[in-house]
Amino acid sequence: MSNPFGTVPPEAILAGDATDAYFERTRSTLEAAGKNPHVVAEVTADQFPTGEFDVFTGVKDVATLFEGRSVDVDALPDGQLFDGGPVMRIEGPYLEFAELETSLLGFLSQPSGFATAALEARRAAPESLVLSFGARHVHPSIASVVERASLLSGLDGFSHVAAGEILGREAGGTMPHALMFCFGEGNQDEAWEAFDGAVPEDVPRIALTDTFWDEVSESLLAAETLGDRLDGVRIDTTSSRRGNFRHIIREVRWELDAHGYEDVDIFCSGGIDPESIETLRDVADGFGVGSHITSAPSVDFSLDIVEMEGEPVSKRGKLSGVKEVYRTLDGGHHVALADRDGPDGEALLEPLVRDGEIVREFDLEEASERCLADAEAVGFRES
Ligand SMILES: O=P(O)(O)OC[C@H]1C[C@H](OP(=O)(O)OP(=O)(O)O)[C@H](O)[C@@H]1O
Ligand SMILES: [Zn+2]
Repeated sequence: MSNPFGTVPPEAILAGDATDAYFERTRSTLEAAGKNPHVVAEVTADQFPTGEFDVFTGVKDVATLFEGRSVDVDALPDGQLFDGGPVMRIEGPYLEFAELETSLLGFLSQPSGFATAALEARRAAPESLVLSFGARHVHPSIASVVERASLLSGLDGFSHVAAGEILGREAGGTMPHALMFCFGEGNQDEAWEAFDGAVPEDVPRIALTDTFWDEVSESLLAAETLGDRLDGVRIDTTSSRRGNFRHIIREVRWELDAHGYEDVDIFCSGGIDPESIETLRDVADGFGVGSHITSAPSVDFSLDIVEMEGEPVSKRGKLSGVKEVYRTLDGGHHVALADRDGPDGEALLEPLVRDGEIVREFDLEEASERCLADAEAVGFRES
């Protein structure tokens, strides 16, 4: 069976079949009427700046989608922050891309949501180790999309193995409670020793120390068991037992230090979000973030025709005419008609596709540097 999980295959996406039915009906109607106007269409989330920036990503997949289509596409660079106005502009005969609208918006909306949430976690503790641990919360076919968005926004790593093969990065992580159960209560030390003896030398020895007993007792037992082979402990206290989580972490830190284990790091996971990272970043060394990233809302992009055969048009509530967006010198985001003088600042839309040929290189490291630098420039989520 070639498609056992019933996911939409890449060839259907590229063929324009991964589309809403009304776009097929639109094609039939326009072809029957002999219409195929030359248009300019823009992808926007908000018409005007809202004061809240999001991260733009997914543009590499959109470039692939448009390859071979007789259109020109301009877009923000991968990882650019934006707040209002177009993030992408498509020009050409409408029927060259009508059915692609559904997929192009999907390629942008969900990953941009993931990346924005990951940047919130990153900026909550710029000096801490922050890993993406949420692959289990999404359909397996898009796990690499979550992990790529997390790397783009500066996270230090991720847990999903197959995503790592796609991204060319080693997946990381610690150990699950299932491992502790397999050795059973009272045998936590055996579990940690077996892990230490079985996994490759380059895997950090981070013992999960919240399964059967108090976090302090298990953390001290792990330190006594593995000694200087122990790199850290992971504390994932169930929310019903969490109480003052910061106090628990401080208590573990205190007792590890008091017993001479100052080098044992403390990692926190389980419901970790930017707010909890801010309260823990001075007492914990790293975080595993899952559902904060994977449950992020998709950025609500829409595609609108803004010029028809050279004449500005718009749907009520949208803005007519071809626009440009700028990063202003004071870190603002400015939207203006493209044929008027813009503000002092940098015009952000850059060539992506020219007559069906991709004219942009994609480098995740470079995109991540851009994302973090722009987050600084605009004061991302600084209240
Ligand atoms: O989505 P979040 O709430 O941020 O959690 C993400 C972490 C926490 C969770 O621990 P468990 O659910 O205890 O799973 P396991 O025992 O397999 O570590 C699992 O390790 C995930 O990677
Ligand atoms: Zn668990």
